[in-house]
Amino acid sequence: MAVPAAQPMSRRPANPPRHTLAEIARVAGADPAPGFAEVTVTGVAQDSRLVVPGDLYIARPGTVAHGADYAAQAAHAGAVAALTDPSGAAACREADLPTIVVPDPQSVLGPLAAWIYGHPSRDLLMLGVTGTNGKTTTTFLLDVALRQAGHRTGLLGTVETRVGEEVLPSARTTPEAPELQALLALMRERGVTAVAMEVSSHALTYGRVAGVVFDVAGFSNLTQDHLELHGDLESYFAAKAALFHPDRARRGVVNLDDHYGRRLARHAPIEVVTCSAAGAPGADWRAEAVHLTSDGTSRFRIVGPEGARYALNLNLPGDFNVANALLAATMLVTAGVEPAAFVSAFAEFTGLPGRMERVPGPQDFSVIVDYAHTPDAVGVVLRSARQWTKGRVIAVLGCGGDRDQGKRPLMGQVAAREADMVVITDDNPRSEDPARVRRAILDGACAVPATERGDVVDVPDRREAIRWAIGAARPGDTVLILGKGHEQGQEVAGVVYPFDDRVVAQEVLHEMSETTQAAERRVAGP
Ligand SMILES: CC(=O)N[C@H]1[C@@H](OP(=O)(O)OP(=O)(O)OC[C@H]2O[C@@H](n3ccc(=O)[nH]c3=O)[C@H](O)[C@@H]2O)O[C@H](CO)[C@@H](O)[C@@H]1O[C@H](C)C(=O)N[C@@H](C)C(=O)N[C@H](CCC(=O)O)C(=O)O
Ligand SMILES: Nc1ncnc2c1ncn2[C@@H]1O[C@H](COP(=O)(O)OP(=O)(O)OP(=O)(O)O)[C@@H](O)[C@H]1O
Ligand SMILES: N[C@H](CCC[C@H](N)C(=O)O)C(=O)O
Repeated sequence: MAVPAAQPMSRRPANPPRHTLAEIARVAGADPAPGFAEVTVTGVAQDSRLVVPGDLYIARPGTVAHGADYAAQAAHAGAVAALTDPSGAAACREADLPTIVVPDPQSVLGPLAAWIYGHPSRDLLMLGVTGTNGKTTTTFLLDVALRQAGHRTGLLGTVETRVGEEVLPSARTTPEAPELQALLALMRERGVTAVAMEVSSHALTYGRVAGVVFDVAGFSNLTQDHLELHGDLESYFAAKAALFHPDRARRGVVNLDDHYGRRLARHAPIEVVTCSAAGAPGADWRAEAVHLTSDGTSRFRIVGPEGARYALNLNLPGDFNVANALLAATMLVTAGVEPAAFVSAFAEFTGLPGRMERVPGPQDFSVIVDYAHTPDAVGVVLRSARQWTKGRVIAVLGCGGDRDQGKRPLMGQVAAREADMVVITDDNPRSEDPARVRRAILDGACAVPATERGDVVDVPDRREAIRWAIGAARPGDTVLILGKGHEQGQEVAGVVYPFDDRVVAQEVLHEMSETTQAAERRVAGP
């Protein structure tokens, strides 16, 4: 069944603090109006669809609408007051909401949400990871190690949200400030002691993590993505670098193998610990003696200050995952976690949904689903597959609509160079014409001289593309289905149709084995 595009959900602590609107006005830097002392606020929302009774509704201007346009819906849902800018004040008052007016609601949103919920992050060990690629993998590794070290954990990121044992769906990589602070308050209420979370550049740009000071912030890498929001790489870098500021983090851990990482390590105004999976001699923590196996695991040693050295085993393929594990380990050591915890937790970790996930089956070639959706990630996973593949590397990929247009030809280019066969198909077209998105990828692929590239084919329908790639595979080949990883839907024009690359690949493999068996039965006769 098709459903509208996912909306974030609102989870609240069972016993939220209570505040008068007069107190809130003072915290927001506004004068309390008569009557504000009689209004009691127990929560906060910046989206009318997430309001619960007792909330303060933050009506802020956005790129599509002004939140004040939804003030009546917020009041109907039980909002007891509003906070807005001068242009939203009339609409909020018309909705009968006592209204606080500030010049820029967005800038008070994070700190105010943190204050309303009693600064939950101050009672939690907060580890935040930013970077273009590797955030989800690194946070999952942090999570297993923190649990091994005896913490009750919370996890916030692209794949899922966890509050102790409860698993909730994630609509975003990083939730908006009101949802984030409510989740952190819920975690604290349920005895969580440590949180591993992804911090997207959107979160930093929109102030979603204002109100949190991370104990340790980690930086994985920065390559092209999200220029639809940031404009250019320099601004994208500036957005990420903002996490490494005393207002946002106490200490940073930075990957020195990345060009922007080296800049960040030089200029960040907080204490920085460095790491290098390539073994850069100047790094505080280094990976050495890296041994990648053909069955998708790795063994290596990490070496740190004062003779510290630990042997690590990882059930994740590729040198890029060595870099993720090193970043996680360095963050954990910097946070004071016993190394024994990550040594055993990493060895037992068996992988995460939609990241280099093998599709099981009796076939004599490999089928792998991965979330590579940037030029760098596509190159990294295809090169890594090349190392263990005896036959050909076949890639299926598309690009999301309403996202960075500049990365499309680059993804086509790198896929054409690194794979023997590229099947270009639809990802999440969202509001865009899917043919236009594929055209851009195809143009990039075809710009590679014919002698330097694999075969390139355009198969618009994603199921057909997967069928095409699996149908073309021969013994010893690897088919990599890229870009959608753990996603369970395909978003087309505001509607999400059920679609899971792993399920589709399994169905295709099943169909094919049925067809082969039927053909064998025919040959064998009755
Ligand atoms: C580019 C971006 O991030 N935009 C976010 C931003 O939109 P906006 O400022 O334009 O807001 P708007 O849609 O004009 O709405 C204005 C106000 O009206 C409110 N509203 C709107 C409709 C309604 O019915 N009721 C209501 O109250 C909105 O909540 C908002 O407060 O604020 C909105 C409200 O919270 C978000 O929904 C919206 O995220 C959009 C949906 C989005 O897709 N964001 C993605 C790109 C994103 O954040 N991705 C990163 C991942 C990046 C990575 O891979 O690293 C993430 O962290 O998930
Ligand atoms: N350290 C890395 N360097 C380059 N590519 C990586 C790295 N780690 C993972 N990847 C690739 O990027 C993809 C996404 O990885 P992951 O989900 O860990 O990153 P992410 O930063 O959370 O991405 P997003 O925020 O968009 O979900 C993986 O499926 C893999 O293809
Ligand atoms: N967090 C990324 C995920 C992209 C995944 C890809 N399937 C797409 O839709 O572009 C984004 O929102 O840009």
